[in-house]
Amino acid sequence: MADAKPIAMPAKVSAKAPDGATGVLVLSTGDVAWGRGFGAEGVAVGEVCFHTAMTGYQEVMTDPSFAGQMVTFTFPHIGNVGANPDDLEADDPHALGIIVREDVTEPSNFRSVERLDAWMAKHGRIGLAGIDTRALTKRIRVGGAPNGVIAHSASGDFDIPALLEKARAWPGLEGMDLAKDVTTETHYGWEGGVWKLGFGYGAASGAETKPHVVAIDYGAKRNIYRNLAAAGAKVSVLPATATYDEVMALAPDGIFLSNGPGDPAATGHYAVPVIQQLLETRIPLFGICLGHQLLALAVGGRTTKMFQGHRGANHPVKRLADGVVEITSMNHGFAVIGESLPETARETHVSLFDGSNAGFELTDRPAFSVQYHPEASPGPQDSLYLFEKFVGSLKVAA
Ligand SMILES: NC(=O)CC[C@H](N)C(=O)O
Repeated sequence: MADAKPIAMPAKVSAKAPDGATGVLVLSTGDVAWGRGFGAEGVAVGEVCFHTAMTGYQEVMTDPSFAGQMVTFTFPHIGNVGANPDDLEADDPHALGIIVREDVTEPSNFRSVERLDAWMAKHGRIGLAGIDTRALTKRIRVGGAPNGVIAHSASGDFDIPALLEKARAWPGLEGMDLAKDVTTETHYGWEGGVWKLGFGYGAASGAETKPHVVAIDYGAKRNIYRNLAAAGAKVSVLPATATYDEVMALAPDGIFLSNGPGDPAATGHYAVPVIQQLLETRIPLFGICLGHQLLALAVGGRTTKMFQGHRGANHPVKRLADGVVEITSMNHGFAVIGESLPETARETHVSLFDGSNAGFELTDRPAFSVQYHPEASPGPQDSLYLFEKFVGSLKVAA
């Protein structure tokens, strides 16, 4: 159905399903957008956000930071390069579902092994096509990221008042600790390096003596571990609730705080005291996204829920030390309040979209972090140097 028209939004709650509608988005505001469902049938409730990347939908969907959210892609053609077993940032998708403009078509790509909708059905994820994603994105930009429900029913039966009730009853991401839902259950050692065309995923760096990085997994993307390994580190991964003693028992040369979903303040209840103790050891520490926000909280800073968030693969960030602009991959709905950072934290990066904090380093401890995703996947690779900077700063304990 390449010429299928989008179904205009918003309709109001009383609207009946138009002919051919097999999917619907119901916002907690009472707005309803009808479309065509694909992937798994069912209902999902969460925050509706938008993502502006033109590529990398599988990596976006499997990024555990998207737990509790459904993603509206502003790029209209999603699914046309199919699905493959390599572009995964976790075993399963974590985004609750996706909202797209065009129907999923037959894949055309040498890496594809199945259709996107088939892959989503297998993993229980709902898709909604035929939505005027421009109108929805404008709405989010004007009104903020709303809570909502997406539903897919092949028979076209929807109980709209019940779906609206569900959207309204959902408490919202603020105050939600989701890291504990998506973290690893057990401690494990990471194997493997980065992906190269014609070679697939390579081995980790061949260096014989490797600094040992202990990563706390709040919902990590795999490409972070691949890049730490490629930069020469041996990587061990611990659950989000790891204690100070559990981290130190592994004799880390460096400590990594991962990205992850939910509200940093909620996860901070158990993560911050551990990070504060770890900072006392003066072992070098690096944080990304949720890890960045948790480091800020650990030094007395504050975070806030953003109005619409930053999600895309072309977000410009200024590196304050030399004025260089890095084009970055971003995915966050909370932000560190730059002014809340203590004097011992020097802001290193700012977003050129809205001036929000995008990185800082401590002046009294060997610790730094960034709000954006230097590991890309998807997105530009301008910021890969941060992995080398971190791993290069580590000394292997004698
Ligand atoms: N990618 C991330 O780590 C996201 C961090 C946090 N959950 C936020 O939305 O801001």
